Amino acid sequence: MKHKLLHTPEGVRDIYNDECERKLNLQDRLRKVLKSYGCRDIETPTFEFFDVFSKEVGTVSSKELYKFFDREGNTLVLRPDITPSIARAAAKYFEEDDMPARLCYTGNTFINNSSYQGRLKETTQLGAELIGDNSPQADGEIIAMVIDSLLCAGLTEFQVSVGHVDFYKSLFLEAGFNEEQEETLRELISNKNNFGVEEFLENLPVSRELSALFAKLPSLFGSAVILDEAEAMTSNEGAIKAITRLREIYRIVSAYGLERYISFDLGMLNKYMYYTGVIFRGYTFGTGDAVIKGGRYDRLLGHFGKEAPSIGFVVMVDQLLNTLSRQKINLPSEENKVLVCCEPGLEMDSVALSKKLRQEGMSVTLLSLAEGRDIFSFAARNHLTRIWHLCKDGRTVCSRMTEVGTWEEEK
Ligand SMILES: N[C@@H](Cc1c[nH]c[nH+]1)C(=O)O
Repeated sequence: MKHKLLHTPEGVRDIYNDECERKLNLQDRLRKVLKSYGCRDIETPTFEFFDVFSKEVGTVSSKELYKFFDREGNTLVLRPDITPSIARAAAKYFEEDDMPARLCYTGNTFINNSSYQGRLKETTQLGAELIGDNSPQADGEIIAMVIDSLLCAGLTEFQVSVGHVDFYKSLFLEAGFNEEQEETLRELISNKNNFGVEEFLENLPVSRELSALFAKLPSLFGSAVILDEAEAMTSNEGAIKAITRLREIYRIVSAYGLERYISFDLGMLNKYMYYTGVIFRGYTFGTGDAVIKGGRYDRLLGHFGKEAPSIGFVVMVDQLLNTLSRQKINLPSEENKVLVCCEPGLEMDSVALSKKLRQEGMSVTLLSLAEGRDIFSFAARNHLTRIWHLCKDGRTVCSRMTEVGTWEEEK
């Protein structure tokens, strides 16, 4: 029984010591990037009324939500996605004059996914939303924020893949597919299954031009050249408009000097139905999953009573942290962590010394020396790089960890 008490349910986990510090350190850095773009902090509740995440909102499907009831019988939901909460809050609190509003947040999301892949059900997202701006400049700014975030996390090799929901939506509309056909085709395109797409279209009354484009869709990804390629294959107005927008975004990201980090993927789809324009994901090696997800959602706030075109993204913090470990990228900690230890009887002196060192900005761990305690290995395990040892004979011995992990006495 006791043993059972020590376990956590499947899909959630404890994070502690080094890993937890690395996570918080990463979050601090990322938040600084978002603040450097003028974002203001916002926190929304961990659970909300069911309606905030209902089917019409177009987020995670209802069967994947954690639902429960309050005393009054209202159905509540643990947030699976923070964007609808931000949209609700922005619709409630922000006046026209406050727009555009740039908001940033960190919080955990909860998705009751099937456990077979060992995926986490609780994950941390750190994100930004630019509310009330429908310009391509806003799209470009958000993508620049994404790239700066990944650079600041220490990644050097990554790609932000950019698509546009109106590209495929316009083509679907032209083809006149029903919901089921659309779903099948979405699946095939998502899986980049060219043959599947061709086979699926064979028996449908779709024009030759359109069929050719659908068949090409799973492979329409790469540099900006694929935008020209796609444009040459269609006369669909909506699709061409989407391409024009992507070109504008490319120009703006170029003005930030960051265009080498983006590529285009016209076959990119997203399960979240609230997206209305550009969508993107950030990928790096070490994981097949995206470390960044985002896009434009011009009608989501309307659902909460205020029309305000918006765009945003989240960093999947746990995912990114994993990738950084695999790529052996270590972010330097800004903390200056030291150990003050004293022999019995010198507790008051050690308190005075710790206080002084803390005032100098150090993070001080205070330790009373017990018999047989190896202070050097204690310090090393806790990443404490200097030691002040108050000895009974009145001396204070200071030691510093060398670059190779040995200790040398300081004079
Ligand atoms: N909330 C989205 C990401 C996003 C933020 N803003 C816009 N999109 C997600 O969880 O995938």
